[in-house]
Formats: sequence, structure tokens, C-alpha cells
Amino acid sequence: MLLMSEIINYLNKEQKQSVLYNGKYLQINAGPGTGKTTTLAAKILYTQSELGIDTEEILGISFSRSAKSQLLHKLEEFSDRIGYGGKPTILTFHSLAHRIIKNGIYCKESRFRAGFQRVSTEEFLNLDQSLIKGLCKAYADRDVVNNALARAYTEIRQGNQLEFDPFNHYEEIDDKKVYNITTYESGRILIKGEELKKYWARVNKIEKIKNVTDYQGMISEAIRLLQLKKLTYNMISSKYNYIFVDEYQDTSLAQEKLLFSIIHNSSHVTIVGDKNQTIYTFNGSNSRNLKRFSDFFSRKDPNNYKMVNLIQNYRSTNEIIELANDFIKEQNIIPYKTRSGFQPTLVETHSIELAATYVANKINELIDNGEYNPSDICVLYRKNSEYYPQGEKVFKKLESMNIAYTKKQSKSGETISLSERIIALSNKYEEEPLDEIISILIEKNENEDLISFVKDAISQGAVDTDDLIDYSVELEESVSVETDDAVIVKTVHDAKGLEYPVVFILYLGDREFPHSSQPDIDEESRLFYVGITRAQNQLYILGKKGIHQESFLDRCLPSNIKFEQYHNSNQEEKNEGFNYKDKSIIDQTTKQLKEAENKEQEELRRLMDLF
Ligand SMILES: Nc1ncnc2c1ncn2[C@@H]1O[C@H](COP(=O)(O)OP(=O)(O)OP(=O)(O)O)[C@@H](O)[C@H]1O
Repeated sequence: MLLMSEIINYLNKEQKQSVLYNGKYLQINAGPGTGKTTTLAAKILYTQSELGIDTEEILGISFSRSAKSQLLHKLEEFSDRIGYGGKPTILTFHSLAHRIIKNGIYCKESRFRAGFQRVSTEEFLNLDQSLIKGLCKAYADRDVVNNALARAYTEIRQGNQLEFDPFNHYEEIDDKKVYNITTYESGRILIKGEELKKYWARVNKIEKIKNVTDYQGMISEAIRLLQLKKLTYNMISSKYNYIFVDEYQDTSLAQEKLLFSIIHNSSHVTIVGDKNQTIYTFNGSNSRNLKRFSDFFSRKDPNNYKMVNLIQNYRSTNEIIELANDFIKEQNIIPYKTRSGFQPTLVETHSIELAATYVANKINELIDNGEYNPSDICVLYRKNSEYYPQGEKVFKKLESMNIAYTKKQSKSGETISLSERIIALSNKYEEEPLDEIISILIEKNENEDLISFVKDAISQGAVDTDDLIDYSVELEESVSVETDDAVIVKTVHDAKGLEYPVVFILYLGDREFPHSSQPDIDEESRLFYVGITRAQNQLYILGKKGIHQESFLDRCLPSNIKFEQYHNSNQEEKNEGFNYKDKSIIDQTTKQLKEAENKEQEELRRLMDLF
């Protein structure tokens, strides 16, 4: 058995400082692969084992289910080593909001009733056609009005885009205000505050009758309960005295407000974030959150606030880090020792189809020569849709070459019907621990899917029926089963916080990556940076030059990167690959030769003129 002190000794100076800091407010700025999950897990364990804090008082908030399971995994690894440490509650913002509303329902303070459901925003806003009746008469096209109202309603609840401070209730809207809404399909339209207010009030009524809401509605209701309802506030806030928040840069203003509503005077709060990895601004996130946190707490209680920067990267080879630092120059990460390896490869290819062919061939090669298992390999794409079928092209190609892969799937009918049974189950056995519930289910010969669902939840840290519901809520976020013998194919957004020995990124080019006709280049750059920094050993980037927008391919070239051209699937025209620095030397020499030749011609002409 190890001692906690031995785990602390494994950490570097800044990680150690973070774990040992005893003040109330700690902000860890951590570049990719610098061990933020490791540091968070060590700090949570230290809080339990050395400060003697009860596990029940600890709340971890992760951005996604995969980030949560990584943190749990690391915690388990450490606590197994020291033979100490209980599993604290780790929730996503989504399941936290769900838990608060559940408490609100129990205290009869919520506008929802037991068994309330979350539906997608589109589904939710199409519940009733009368929602927009008589509103925005200036516009003839009802679809445009519907979209604009829905967008305004979501953005106002998130904060940031239309109102800096997120609103939780329609009464907060100023009747006199006019909102300028940008819709994807029809450009800008103007919505009067009073009409938006009416729309929101109608949505609220339907929510109440049908006992449903959308994701943002859950966050708003949770904030409302914590801020206005004493019983619910006491049940949640007084319980959690030690709060740890991961990926803080991607919290929306509404999520930030939720967190600030839980914090009380004796709370200890640790947040971890990296402004260079902000990739959810379209969801209301804003890296200024990091600055606001430091401004607020360093002023409120300067003796109890500390900021630590983690810059030592343990994940990637020198060459990958060099490329990442060349791409985002603001805050460099530094490699651990000098872990040299494979040069990142930039493949210029003129279509997504060819890019997919290159990827599939390379994957075959890497698996065939025994270098990597399929699950070591991850293919990342920017966008999959009818117009930008990057993922689809890769799936098709891998299928045609019989390469097994996993991808994110939408919630199936089976999972939906299962979630109703889970709610019934947790109502029936509310007080029983899940281990007991499993025995009861087996004894009663219950449905196997239900039993394996409960078992999965236990393996992900669930202990009681509350955790079971949290787990089912989190499952709604995404369903993707990664197996040991399949290549992983996902969007860059979904790969956040994860690492893979081999990473492919596609497809660079106008409207593709950077995406859209008017891309937010800074956000796209950060997204590309997140993609690059997932790779541990080998990195392949595929695409073509952008003509109309900033070309990410060109931005990669000056780095120490291997440049290849792949122009047809028979590889006839395939350039065998050369270092871009070599290419610059060749280009430079050719240019000099040409200039010398021109000079010579010029001189000849001058001499001819003399005669
Ligand atoms: N002090 C350390 N010494 C050696 N290896 C470490 C140390 N800290 C972290 N690592 C290793 O570095 C890798 C990256 O760590 P981790 O996953 O915690 O990074 P991260 O900062 O959470 O990454 P990201 O920001 O990209 O999500 C892991 O393999 C981890 O075991």
C-alpha cells in the first residue's frame, strides 16, 4: 500500500501546490495533458484522507459523462493504491440540475411534479402549435418567427448572447426592449420584449401541464430553486462544502450562476480550466468566466484565493506539442523530458472521400503491423451533416474495409422505455442501496436489460437510487460504447479531455474546418488545438488549403511537420512524403536558380544591345 504522501510526491511542483493549498478558492489553469484530472483526483483524495472531510460533503462537477468517468477512474486508481477514500458524488451540470429539481419536488417548491422529463429543445418547442399564435405579426413566415423566438428564449436563459446575466423567468424581460436575433436560415429578425415574454409564459404553461422541460429549462429551474426556495437550498447547499469543477472554461453563464448559487461562506471551491480549450461558445460558454472567477474571489477574500498554472504536458511527443504551441501561441505547454517521436503528418488531399481512404488505409497498416490496437486509434472530424458529411465518409470507408469502429448514437427507443422503468424502480425502492436492488431484481427474474443497466450504473460509481437517476439522466447526453477492438470515430467536441495514442483529424478546408461560411476563427482554432492535443504518439491531419477563409493547412506548415500529398486512391500521384522544412529549402533553391537564370538572360540581352 502507498501512502498519500507518496502520491503527492509523484506530482510536480505546481500540481503539489494545488493539492496542498488549504485556502477556500483555488483556480487551476491547466493546459492540455498537464494532469488536471490527476491533480483534481489527488486533491479530492487528500481532502478525504488528510483533511478528514466526509465523502458526503464533496461534490465534483464534470462537463460530460466521459470526463466524469475519467475522474472516477483516476480516483479509484489512487484510492486503491492507498486503500482509502470513498466515492464522492460527481455529477454533470445536467444531473446536478436534475438532483436539485428532485429535491425541489420533494420539498414541494418546484413547478414540476415527480416523474418530470427532459426533452430536446426542438421537441419541446414543437409541443404545441399555439405557442406562436398572434405573435410577431410583422413577419409572414411562421417558421422564421418560431425559430427566432425559440433562439431568443434559449439564449436569454443561457446568458451571454442577448443578456449578459441569464434570466430564469419571463418577468425579468424588459417589455420595451427589442432583441436582434440572428437566425441561421433567414438572417436577422427583430423580436419585441413583450412578445418574447408572452411566448415564454405560454411555454411555461405547457411545461407545467406536460411536466417536461428542456436542458436549459432544468438549469433555470435549479437556479430559481436555489435562489428563492429555502428548503431546497438547505438540502443542497449545506450538504456540499467542498466543490470541484472541471472544464470551467466551457461553463455557460447560467451554469456559472448555478454554481454560485450553491456556494456559501464556508464552501471550498476548486475550479480547473484552460481558456485555450474554450469550444462551446455557441452554447453560451465564455472563457471570461475564468477571469470573472479570479476577479470575484481574489477581491472577496484575497487571503483565501490562489491561482496555479500547470504547463508541463505529460501526454504528447515533443513534435505534437511544438505544433500545438505554434498553432495557439498565447500560453505554451512544455514537453515532459524530451519525449521525441513520430513527426506529425499533414496530408493534402482534394476531397473528403480521399481523406477517408487515406485514413482507412493507414489504420489497416497500423493494425496489421501490430503497432497499435484498434481502440488506440481515434478519428476526429469537425462536423457531420447533410452538407458536411465528414463522419459519414469515414464510417462508409471503414465499413467497406471491414474495420470495426464505434460512434456516438442517438438515444434508442429501447433506452427511452428503459428510463421509464428506472424511474419506477427508484420510486419503489427509494431507500435501498443498489447492491440490494440488484439482488431483488435477479430474484424476481426481472428484465435483463434493466439489471445490466443497474450494474453499469454501479460500475460508474452509483450507490443509491439518486445516483441511478443521475446516471440515466447523463446517459441522455450521449450513447457511445467504446470497445477494445474497435477504432473510435467522433467529433473533436466529443473527444475533449480524452487521449489516444494515434489521432487523425479531418477535414481542413473552406467551410469544413474552419467551419461555416462566416466562421469564428478563434473558436475554430481552439477546437483544432483541442483535436491536436488529444494525440499521444502519432498525429495525422488531412485536408486542403482554404481559399476564402483562413487556411488551417497553411497555418500548420511552418511547424516541424511531415507534408504529404495524396491525390488519388491508387496512390499513383502520392508524394512519398517530405519534411516541410526540406520543401522550403527546395522552393528557395529553385527560386534562387530562377533569379540567377533571369539575371544571366538580362546580362546577355544587354551585351547583345551593345553590338
Ligand atoms: N506528475 C505527473 N507525472 C507523470 N505523469 C503524469 C503526471 N501528471 C499527469 N500525468 C499523466 O499525464 C497524462 C495526462 O494527464 P490528465 O489526463 O490528468 O491530463 P488533463 O490535463 O486532464 O488533460 P486535458 O486537459 O487534455 O483533458 C496522463 O496519462 C497522466 O497519467
